[in-house]
This record gives sequence, C-alpha cells and structure tokens, in this order.
Amino acid sequence: MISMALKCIVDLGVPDAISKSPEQPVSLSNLAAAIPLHPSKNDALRRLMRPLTHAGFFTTTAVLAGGEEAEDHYSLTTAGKLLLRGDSVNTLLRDRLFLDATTMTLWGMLSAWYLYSADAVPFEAGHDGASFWECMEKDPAQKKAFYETMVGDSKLVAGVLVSECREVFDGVESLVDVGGGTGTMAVAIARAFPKLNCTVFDLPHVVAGNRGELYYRSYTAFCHDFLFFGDTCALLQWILHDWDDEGCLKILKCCREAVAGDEEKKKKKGKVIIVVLTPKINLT
Ligand SMILES: C[S@@+](CC[C@H](N)C(=O)[O-])C[C@H]1O[C@@H](n2cnc3c(N)ncnc32)[C@H](O)[C@@H]1O
Repeated sequence: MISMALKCIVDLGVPDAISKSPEQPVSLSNLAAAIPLHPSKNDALRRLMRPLTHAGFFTTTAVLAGGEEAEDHYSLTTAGKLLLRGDSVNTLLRDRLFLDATTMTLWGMLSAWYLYSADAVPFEAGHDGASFWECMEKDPAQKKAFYETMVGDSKLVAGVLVSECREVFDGVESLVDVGGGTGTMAVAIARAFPKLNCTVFDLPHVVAGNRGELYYRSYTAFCHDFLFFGDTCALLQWILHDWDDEGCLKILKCCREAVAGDEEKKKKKGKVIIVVLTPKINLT
C-alpha cells in the first residue's frame, strides 16, 4: 500500500509542489490547488498523505486559521526530497520502474512460482525463461528506465563514497567497475581521483555508445578474459544481489584473481570493493 501510495503522489507531482510552494509548510488546500487534482479529491489527498507521512516522507502540522478548523500543512523530510523530479539523486524513476504494470503483474504470479515453477526467479517465470538482462536488451523503454534509475542510485552512492570513504581508494592505481552500467560511478571516482585509471565492464548493449571520459569493456559472461584487464581494484556496486550464491562465488573468485593474480599485482595490494545493502543483523 505504501509503495502504491508513493507511486500515486509521485505521479501527481506532490513532492515537487510542496518543494516549490512559497508557503512552508504548505496547507492541504494550497497543495491540492498546485497539482492536477479532480476538485472532489481534496479529502482523498489528505488520506493519501497520511500513510506517507507515517512512513517518513512528509511531516504534518495541523494549523488553526482564524478560528476555523485545523488544516494539515505539509513539508518534505529528507527522504521526501529524494522524490523530487530532476534531483540528481532522486528515486523517482526507480519507484515507477518497479511499480509499473508489467512488474506488478509478476507479484500476482508469486505464489504460482513457489508452487509450480522450476525457473530460478519469478521474473524468468513471467518472461518465458528469459533473464532480466535479456529482456532489458530487447525492450528499449525498460532498458532506458532501468539504466537511468541506476544512474540516480549511483550519483547518490558515488557522492558518499568519494567524500566519506576516500581511504578505501588508498594505494589503488587502476579500477574496474564490474557491472558498472553506463559509468556514473566510475566517472565520479575518476574525477575525484584523477590519477586513478577507471574502466567500466558491462554487457555489450550497455557499454555500446558510452565513450566519454573512460574506457568501456564488455563481455557477455562475467568471467571471460576479465582476468587480463590488469587492474588493481575491482568495484562491485549493486551487483551481488542479482546472482545466486553460486553466481556470486564465481564473480568474486574472478575478481580476486583479477586483482591479485600474479606476484607483481600482489605487491600492489589488490582490492575488491563491494557496495551492497545489507539487513542489520543482531548477532547474539
Ligand atoms: C543492478 S545493476 C548495477 C549497475 C551499477 N553498478 C550501479 O550501481 O549503478 C547490475 C549491472 O550488471 C550488469 N550485468 C548484468 N550481467 C552482466 C554480465 N554478464 N557481464 C557484465 N555486466 C553484467 C548490468 O548490465 C547492470 O549494469
């Protein structure tokens, strides 16, 4: 419900309307007037804002105006600002990508997948056995949406990585961003550390056409010839969650060999940097 409510307020342009309003916090009536809303839906908007306020995207203040009934006034929280259109670190595209009709259909098939399907993931069950990456290649609109979403994510993470975690790159001379998409992260690293040689490694159809500040390389399988790049550091950002344990082991072994495969490289202290979201685990 929260996800669908989020999609709806993003579709309606609510976060942008709050952000642009000269009135802060903005009243429900002014917010309703600032977005394309059917005149009968003001109270429905208030009900839509309630769970999202509870989820931490907005704060609400009830303001009494001239003896009238209190009216809710809204402002954006830090999480809410991530929903702004055009913000370099917005999650807008991702929310739409993961909540579009095609993706939502897959959720309806989840129990059938558990009961009857031999496919590794529900996505493949819903796409005649084709992998997510194969489908991206064949569907230019989805591909554009997905890789633009990755750009938004990467901008957010890259900003933190190069400012808060600079020491991670100590001693690193060359880096390959494994599954680096269209190169946002690698460009940010190359700009922050001009002496560091950066390469992006991704699928041919992703790498094609990207010939900006960096080298781009592609192979259809993760391990092919990857060992011979000669880089001292492999970066894996938002990669491992896409593969099962066996696939992850293959990729990680490949990275380890790539950065420490011969005596010369060992002296240079090869590194594998993994950026991944992990659940907080309380060990007892
Ligand atoms: C979840 S995205 C992460 C992209 C990027 N690291 C980021 O954080 O924005 C996974 C990436 O792996 C790439 N990928 C998938 N299969 C691959 C393969 N066999 N070889 C190289 N890259 C692959 C995809 O094209 C995609 O760019």
